[in-house]
Amino acid sequence: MFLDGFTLVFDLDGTLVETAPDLHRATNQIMNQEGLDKVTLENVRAFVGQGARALIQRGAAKSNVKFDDEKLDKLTLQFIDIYQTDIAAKSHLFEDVESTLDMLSSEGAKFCVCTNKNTALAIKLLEALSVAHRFESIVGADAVAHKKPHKDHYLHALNAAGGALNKSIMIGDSVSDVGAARNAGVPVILVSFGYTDIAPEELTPDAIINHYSELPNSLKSLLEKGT
Ligand SMILES: O=C(O)COP(=O)(O)O
Ligand SMILES: [Mg+2]
Repeated sequence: MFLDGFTLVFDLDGTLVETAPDLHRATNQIMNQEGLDKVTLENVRAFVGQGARALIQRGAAKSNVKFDDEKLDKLTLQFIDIYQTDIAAKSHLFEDVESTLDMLSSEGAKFCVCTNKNTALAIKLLEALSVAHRFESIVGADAVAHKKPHKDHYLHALNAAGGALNKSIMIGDSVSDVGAARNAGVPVILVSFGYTDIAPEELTPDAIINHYSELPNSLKSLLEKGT
């Protein structure tokens, strides 16, 4: 069991779940309400990863609008309300996530989720996709004082899962995930199919996977290298 005692800390949006279509719909409902230009699905894929507040502000920036804090607070609450009512209309796990988790779990790994999404939304989404029970902890940005890329967010999710820092690895898709892993001093694997405005190679992770079927071997090589 090559992953005995290991905890794999997963990012959520763009890493485990393709959430962009539902986030896109909710974002454009807000843009429409505010009389701003619609954002494209590709825009959303570049804007996700720093939470709903950042998504809205980045969407508005496309129309050269910058909301003040109070307005942004209000719009974020509205966004969450819109998004959560139909959270998994189009969202789905990336191909082979479940079979890969089965395989890794048979090698001794435990899993948790460290996401810049709101915790309640993250749980609701994973429940809708029938996989919430697979994760020892699901920790969103609202549950910590400092979200990813701060190490506290990573450590909080890991501790809540009963994991050990020197036996943990981050798996994510964006600059926030690489930052959290580097700040916590742990290795990081990026998926090539996630949400980021910076190419995964430029983020210099320890490894990149193009499909979940590559994850077991990627982890094996990482551990053999002793990264
Ligand atoms: O930006 C978000 O809402 C969350 O993104 P994450 O799951 O990739 O951290
Ligand atoms: Mg992500």
